[in-house]
This record gives sequence, C-alpha cells and structure tokens, in this order.
Amino acid sequence: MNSYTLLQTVLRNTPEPAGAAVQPPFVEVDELAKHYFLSRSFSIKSVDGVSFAIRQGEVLGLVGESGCGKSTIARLLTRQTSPTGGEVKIAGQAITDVDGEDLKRLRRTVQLVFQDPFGALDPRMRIGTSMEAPLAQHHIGTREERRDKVMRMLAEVGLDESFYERYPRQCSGGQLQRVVIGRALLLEPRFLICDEPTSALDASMRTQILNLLTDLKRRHGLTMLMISHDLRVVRHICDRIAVMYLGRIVEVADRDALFKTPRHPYTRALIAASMLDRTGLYAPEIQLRGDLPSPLNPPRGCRFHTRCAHAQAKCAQAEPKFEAASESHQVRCHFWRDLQPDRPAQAGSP
Ligand SMILES: Nc1ncnc2c1ncn2[C@@H]1O[C@H](COP(=O)(O)OP(=O)(O)OP(=O)(O)O)[C@@H](O)[C@H]1O
Repeated sequence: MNSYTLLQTVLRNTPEPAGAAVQPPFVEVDELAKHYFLSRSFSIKSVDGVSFAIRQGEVLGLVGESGCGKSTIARLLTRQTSPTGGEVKIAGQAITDVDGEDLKRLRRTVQLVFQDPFGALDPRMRIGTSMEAPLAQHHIGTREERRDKVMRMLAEVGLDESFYERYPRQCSGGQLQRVVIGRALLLEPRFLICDEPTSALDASMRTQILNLLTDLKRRHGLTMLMISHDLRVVRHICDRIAVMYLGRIVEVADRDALFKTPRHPYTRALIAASMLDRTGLYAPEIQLRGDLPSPLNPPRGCRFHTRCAHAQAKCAQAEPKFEAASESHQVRCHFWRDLQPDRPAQAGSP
C-alpha cells in the first residue's frame, strides 16, 4: 500500500463528527514532487513524494526545520510553481494543469498568508487601497461596495476604520498581519494556507493572531494548512499535524496523539527542542544532532538516519515505508515499535 492509499484509508477510518456525512477530503495531495534541476545529473529535491489529505473544515499543521520543503508545498498548492511529479486536488478538482478561468477561480478558492506582512503590502499604498485591489482584480462589486466590504473586514480582524487611510509604516507588525489576513478573506476563499504567519511577531502578538485565525476559521468555515517550524504554533491551532523531513513526510497524527506518543525520532527531537526554552530539560538521546543534509544529495535509506540516535544498519540501506501506528497515526521509521513513548511532551503555549 503506498503512502497516499494508506492516508486515504486512515482518513476514512478516523471517525467523522457525530451526524456528519462521510465526505471526500477537501484537499488531496498525492506523491507531490518538486525537483529543481541544476544540470542533467543534479537536482534539488525540495519536495520528494509527499502525500496528505485535509478534510473540509480541518486545520492540518505542517512542521519541520527550515529548508525541508514546507514553503515549496505552499507554492505548489497555490500554483505559484508547478510540480515535477504527483497530483493535487482541491475541492475535487485536479489543479496541476488548470489555466484560464479555472486558474482564476482556484486563486480565489485558495489564499496564502505569508510570514512577512511588510513584504506583502505595497509601502506606497494606503491599507484600504491594498485591501480593495484583489476585489477590483476579480471584478467584485462597485467601488462603494468594495469600500464597505473592506470596512467590515477591518472590523472583523479587530482594526478600526482609521486603518483604511493608513500606510503600512504607520502600523505594527501584528496590525499588518491582521490586514493581510483580512485581505485574503475578502475573496471568500475556502482553503487558507498560512506560511509561518506568526514567526515575525513577538509572543503576545503571536497568540493574538493565532486566536484570530481560529476564530475566523470557525466563522468562515475554512479548511486550513498551517505551516510552521514551531511546534507550539501548530499545537495551538491544528487538528492534525504532519511532520516533514528533507522533502518527505515522516509522521502524521492527530494533534494530541502526536504530542502524547510521538513515534518518529525526528518528531521526538522537535518536541524536545520546543520544550527547551521553558524547562531547560533536554534528554541527550532525543537531541537533534547536526544540520539538515542537503536536498541536493539526500542520505540513502532513511533520510533521517545520519542524525538519528536510534539508527541501525538497516536505516542506511532501505527507506522505511509509511506504516499505520494506529487508526489515525502513521510513521515512516523501521524501528518505531522499539521506541518507548516515554517522554510526555509539553511544548509551551505559543
Ligand atoms: N527556486 C529554487 N531553486 C532551487 N532551490 C530551491 C528553490 N526554492 C527552494 N529551493 C530549495 O528547496 C529546499 C526547500 O525550500 P523551502 O523554502 O520549501 O523550505 P522551508 O521548509 O519552507 O524552509 P524555510 O522555512 O526556511 O522557508 C531548500 O533547500 C531550498 O534551498
């Protein structure tokens, strides 16, 4: 059974909320790949056979170190770049080859919020004009109606009317991130991808923005992909979490299961690292050693074996298959059964 089929099976087996009809996933990603070819024999394997699915209304977290391919997935799902392999379906439609009107529709259905709100807004434009621009591009409403919509959205994201006339330099990072989120929602998307939306903010702003996203998700019935290198962020907001390492997903589980019984040594190391700043405790056997290897030449066998404290000879020879550790928990490790789920993980609040 390949990893995509396994995920489909797991998703079908995971109980739907009482009374809910069984629906196909809203987002289906099957063996997605993005290789950047540097020459005939060299390519950077940014994303290398990634499969996952997101149910309608679900928030999936995607975590992993810088450089593991998370942003490339965001760009692939928004069609800012094309895959070199695999397929993506959103709301039942394959998006890989769409163009013309279908691509325009996709661009409304799927919206992306980036890490840096200063970079996302034109410094010479007033906030109101920036927020209205996508509405005008999609020929939505009259000028008057667009202004009304923007005013209502400013209130919804917790900003008063004065922001309509302000320039980005007159706002804080947190206020600008509210603007960017509001602008994305004005197009009434069904799928929101947030790529490190809080990593440029301080701790109290971070919590406020995550609470805002949770609230907006509920009100607008959004399906979300939350990308972060920070486990505390995904723990705050996500229903399920996928852990990525060097272009591949190595573990997927419901949020609580992932933190209570992480199965992959890499997930355990990430959780330990996220606890460090709060507790000062750091078990040596779960420390993350060295840097992420280059995606130009990923290690053979299990990609994590060069940094894994539990690696054995087999790990350098054969890549582990994605296995079901429970009905809704999958892991890619030869020896996950041998690892004691010993360390209760208590990543701090965001
Ligand atoms: N256009 C490109 N050409 C060549 N290599 C690229 C390109 N874009 C990304 N990469 C490489 O692909 C790998 C994954 O990059 P990506 O930005 O997706 O990682 P990430 O997990 O989002 O990291 P970060 O959080 O630092 O952005 C990196 O090694 C990166 O250098």
